Amino acid sequence: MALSSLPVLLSSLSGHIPVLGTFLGLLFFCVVWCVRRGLCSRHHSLWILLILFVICIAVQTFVASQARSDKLTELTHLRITVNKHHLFTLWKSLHSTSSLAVQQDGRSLQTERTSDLHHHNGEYGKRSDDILLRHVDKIFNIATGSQTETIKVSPGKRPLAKLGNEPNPELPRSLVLHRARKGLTGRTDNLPCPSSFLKAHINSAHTSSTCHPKSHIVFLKTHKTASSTILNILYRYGESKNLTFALPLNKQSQLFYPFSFESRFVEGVSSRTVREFHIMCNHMRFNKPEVAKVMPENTFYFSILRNPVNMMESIFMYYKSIPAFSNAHNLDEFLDNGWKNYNSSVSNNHYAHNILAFDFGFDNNIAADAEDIEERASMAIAAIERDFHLILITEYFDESMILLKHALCWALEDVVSFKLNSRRQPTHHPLLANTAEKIKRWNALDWRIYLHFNTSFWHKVNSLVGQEQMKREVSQLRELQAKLANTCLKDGGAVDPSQIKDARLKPFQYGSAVIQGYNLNPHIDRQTKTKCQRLITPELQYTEHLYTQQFPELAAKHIQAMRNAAPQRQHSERTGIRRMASAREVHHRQFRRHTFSNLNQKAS
Ligand SMILES: Nc1ncnc2c1ncn2[C@@H]1O[C@H](COP(=O)(O)OS(=O)(=O)O)[C@@H](OP(=O)(O)O)[C@H]1O
Repeated sequence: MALSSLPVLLSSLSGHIPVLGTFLGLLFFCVVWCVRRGLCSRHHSLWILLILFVICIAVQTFVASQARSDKLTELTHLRITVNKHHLFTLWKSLHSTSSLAVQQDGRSLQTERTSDLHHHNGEYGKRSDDILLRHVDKIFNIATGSQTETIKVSPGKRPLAKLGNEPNPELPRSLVLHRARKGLTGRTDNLPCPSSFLKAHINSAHTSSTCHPKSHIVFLKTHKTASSTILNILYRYGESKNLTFALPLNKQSQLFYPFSFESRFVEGVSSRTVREFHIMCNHMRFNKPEVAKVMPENTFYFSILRNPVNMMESIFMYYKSIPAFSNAHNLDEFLDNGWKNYNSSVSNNHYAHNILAFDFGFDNNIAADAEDIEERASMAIAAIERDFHLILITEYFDESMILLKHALCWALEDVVSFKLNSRRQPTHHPLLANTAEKIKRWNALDWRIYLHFNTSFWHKVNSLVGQEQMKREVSQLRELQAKLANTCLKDGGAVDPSQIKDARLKPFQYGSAVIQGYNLNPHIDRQTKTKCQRLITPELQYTEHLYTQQFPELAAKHIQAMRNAAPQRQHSERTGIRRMASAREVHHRQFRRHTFSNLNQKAS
C-alpha cells in the first residue's frame, strides 16, 4: 500500500518542483522494477533494503531542494528589505544636510503624531513605519519614474556618507539618548523638507545659474536675539527692491504679539488690498498654518536663537517692569524664587520664562524636572525643524549672516548691518557661573532648543559653506561693515540716546536698559545719506515709514484719527517719537478693542 501511494506522493512533489518531479518519476519506475524483481528473487530481503535505501535518497534529495527553494524565496524578501533600507538611507541623505537634520526629520514625525502641538496635518496618528515606507516608495518612484516597486537597487551598496555627524559635547546625554530612541524619520506632507530644501538651494547657489535671490521670506523675530538688526536688513532689502511687507494691522509695530498669529493681523489681508506679500518679519507668536495663509508656498522661513543665559540677562533688564520681575532686586533673587514670583496667567509674564519656546508658538510653562521635559523639547525641536529652513545663532551673528546670504542667494552687501538695539555697557550685568546654571534650569526648554540648533548650525556651516570659505566671507563682511561705519557714522560707533541729534534715529527706550543708537556723518552726499540712514533707522520708525509707503491713505487716516482723539498729544506727535514709543505699550489694549469690536460686529 505504501507503493500504491507513491505515485500520488511523487506527482504532488513534482507539482512543486518540475525538474525534481521528473527525476522522482524515473526513480519511481526504477523502484517498481526493483520491487518486482525483488519479490521474484530468493534474496528478496536484500532487495527490500535496496528499495528503502533508494526511497531514503529520494526523500532526502526532495527535502534538501525544498529547503533551498525556501531560502530563495526568503532571499527575495530579504532583497526587498535591504533595498528599502538602502533607499531609506538614500532618502535620508537626500533629505538632510547633516545627520542631525535627519534626526530632526525623525522627530518631526513624532511631533506629527502628537496632538498637543499647534501643528496639525492629515497623517496624524498613522504608524511611523507606514509613513516611512510610503516615503521610501515615493522617493523610489520619483527617482525611477516608476509607479511600482519593481526595480532593484544593489543591496551591496553602502549608504551615502552622512555629513557633520560629530556629537555635541554640550548636549545633555539624556537628550542624545532620547533622540536616538526617537530616531524615526519622515515628513508626512508633500512640501519639501526645509533642511533638504536649504541644501538644494545652497548647492545650486554655488554650482549653477539656478540660484535666484529669494524674496518670499518669513523671519520669526524672537526677543533680545539681535532680531532688530536682522529686521533692518530685511527692511532695507525689501525697500530697495520694491517688495511688499506683511505689516501689522492698524499701523501697529508688532503682529499683535503675544497673541498667537492670525492672518487677519496683517494689513491688507482682510481688505484684500495686497495681492502678494514678500516679507513678514515683525514680532509675532508663530503659528504656521495662519502664516501660510498670508505667505506664498515657496516662502523661506528662518529665525534666530540666542543663548538663554545672555538672553535672560538682557530680558531681565529690558522687561524689568513685568509682574514676574518687578519684585526682584536682581536676577538671582528672581531665579531663587522663580515659581513663587511667576504666575503664568498674568499678562506679560511669558517674557520671564522659556520665551524662545513661547515665540515659536509652544507652551513655555514647564519645570526642568518635569517628567516630559525631554519629550516636549524633542517635539518643539522637530516642529521647528519642519517649519523653518534655517535657524541662526546670535552668538555667531556674522557667520549667521553668511549662512543666510547663501540660503537666500543674496550678495554680501545685502547682509551688511550695524548692531541695533544694543544696551550701553554699564547696563550689562556679568553673570556668576552659578547664575548661569540657574538660568539654564529655569529655562530648561529653551536651553535644550538652543543646544540643538547651536549644533545643527555648525553642521550646516560645515556641510554647506565650509570652514575656510566661512572665515573668508566673515572677514569680507567685517571689512565692508568697517568701511560703511567709516562713511556713515559721525562718531564711528553707537552712542547713548541722549547724544543722538536726529529724533527720528533715536531707538525706543524701555525698562532699565539704555538702548544705544547712531548719529549720521553730516559730510555725505544725498544718495549715500539715504543708504546710511536706512542702516541706522530703529525698528519702530522704519516700520512706520514702510507702512506709510505701502498704505499712504490708511497712514494718513491714522494720523488724522490720532489727532482727533488726542489733541493734547499733538505736540509730541509732531516729533513722531512719543507716539511710536507708546505703540508697544498700547498695542495689547488696541488689540483687545479691535477683537471686541469685531466680535460685536459679528454678534450684531
Ligand atoms: N549684530 C549683533 N550681534 C550680536 N548681538 C547683537 C547684534 N545686534 C544686536 N544685538 C544684541 O541683540 C539684543 C537686542 O535684540 P533684539 O533686537 O532682538 O531686541 S528686541 O526684542 O527687538 O527688543 C541686544 O542685546 P543686549 O545688549 O544684551 O540687550 C543687542 O546688543
